[in-house]
Amino acid sequence: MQLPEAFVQKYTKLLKDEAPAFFQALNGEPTRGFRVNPLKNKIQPTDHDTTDPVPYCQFGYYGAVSGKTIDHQSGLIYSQEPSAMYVGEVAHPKPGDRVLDLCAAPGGKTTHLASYMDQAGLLVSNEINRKRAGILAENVERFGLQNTIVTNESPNSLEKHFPEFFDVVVVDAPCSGEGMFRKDHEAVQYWTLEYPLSCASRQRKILKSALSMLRPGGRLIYSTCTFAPEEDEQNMAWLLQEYSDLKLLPIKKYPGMTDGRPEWADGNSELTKTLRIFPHQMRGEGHFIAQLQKQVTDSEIKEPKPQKSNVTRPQRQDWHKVADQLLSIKIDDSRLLAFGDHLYAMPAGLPDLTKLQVTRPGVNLGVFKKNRFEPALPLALAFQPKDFQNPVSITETQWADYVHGDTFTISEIANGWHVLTCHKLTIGFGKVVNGVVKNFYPKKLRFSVNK
Ligand SMILES: C[S@@+](CC[C@H](N)C(=O)[O-])C[C@H]1O[C@@H](n2cnc3c(N)ncnc32)[C@H](O)[C@@H]1O
Repeated sequence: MQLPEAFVQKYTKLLKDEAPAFFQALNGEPTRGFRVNPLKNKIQPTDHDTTDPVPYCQFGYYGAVSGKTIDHQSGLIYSQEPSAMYVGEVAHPKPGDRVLDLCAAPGGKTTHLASYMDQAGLLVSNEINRKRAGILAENVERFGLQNTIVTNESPNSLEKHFPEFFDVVVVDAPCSGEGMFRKDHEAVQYWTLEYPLSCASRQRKILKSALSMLRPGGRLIYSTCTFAPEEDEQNMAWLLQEYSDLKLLPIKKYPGMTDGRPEWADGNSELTKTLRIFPHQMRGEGHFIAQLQKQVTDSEIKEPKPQKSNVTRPQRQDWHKVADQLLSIKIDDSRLLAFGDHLYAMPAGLPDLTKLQVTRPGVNLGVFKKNRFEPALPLALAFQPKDFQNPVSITETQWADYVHGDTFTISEIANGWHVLTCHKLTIGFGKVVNGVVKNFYPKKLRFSVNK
């Protein structure tokens, strides 16, 4: 890879003796990794090797992900570059927290944050770009998240809806992406000496909005996948100067992780509490992480009004006709939300969504057709086999037929809707008609597997 001359000069000056090792690492192979989803009943992957754990992430492993596998299709694993895994680990929300992932697509941090929340509390996963918000929603659904909504707003407009609302806000900022150079050689083409400065100014705007949504006493996690001090230490120095109610919290540093560099900003020694991951010092592409806390105040915060269920009686009846024979758990009627022709289960405690651009207001339970209700894939993925009545376990060959969109035969199974499972993981719905499993796997997700 040919690094820009100005980049080489900049980092030679900043890194001094370390610079040759840094440039050499940038010319090496990227490190791959994945996380295992603890919300899938603590099942271990069968198609991926878990003998090489990432030491600083309880769900993380080194290794590449194969997309056309049961592990991946069922949402048991999520592909993520290992150094990015430390962001979620630092944020580490608790079940019951209100969490905002402000720049969330394609969903690496969101799925990781949700892994600690055990389906309890509220995770608002926001993405400004509409197309990317769609991809984010697909990943949230694959991961089976019950407590997560996906919104498609700019930080500036989102802040009007959630003043001082969140316990934890994650800003995984759009950045100059110098830590992506090894994985994506095209990223090098976009780089100019001025690029980090323009990214830094956009990041400051995002941070302002993020802070207005953070409750007093709450934590803000800021991260980038770039090495540029303008976007890293200098932005944190700016925050500390601008907001007297903010302080940096220390972050545990594992071997290879280093302190942020005050000398690359205004010299404030507090900046050593921030963290850097460089690819010449550990197995990972590189990251910057800072953790800040907003001072507690005794000002009273107004609670937003809750989102009310809006389903009609006929809709509720259609849903229950299917749900009562399909599910062994109960989804409370107060959580049902009709959104277009789809029915969703909202997370508990969801504030009013009026005037918000929402991509996914909860678990997509299914779609209303004329006088009937058809369950949707996200409902299958969001729950365990035990949460369904009469789950049908299928073979790997039948799974390959299913994800390809084919029907297959099955004996001694009652007619009607059934959740299908493979390797003890829910993988979708099928409608059994006289021993034939009709295929409802969404067309846009279908793929071929070599049997
Ligand atoms: C580094 S990526 C996020 C990666 C994601 N957190 C993950 O772990 O998968 C940054 C995201 O910020 C979004 N973005 C771009 N401009 C933005 C802006 N002005 N405000 C908020 N988000 C923005 C991008 O579309 C992109 O999806």
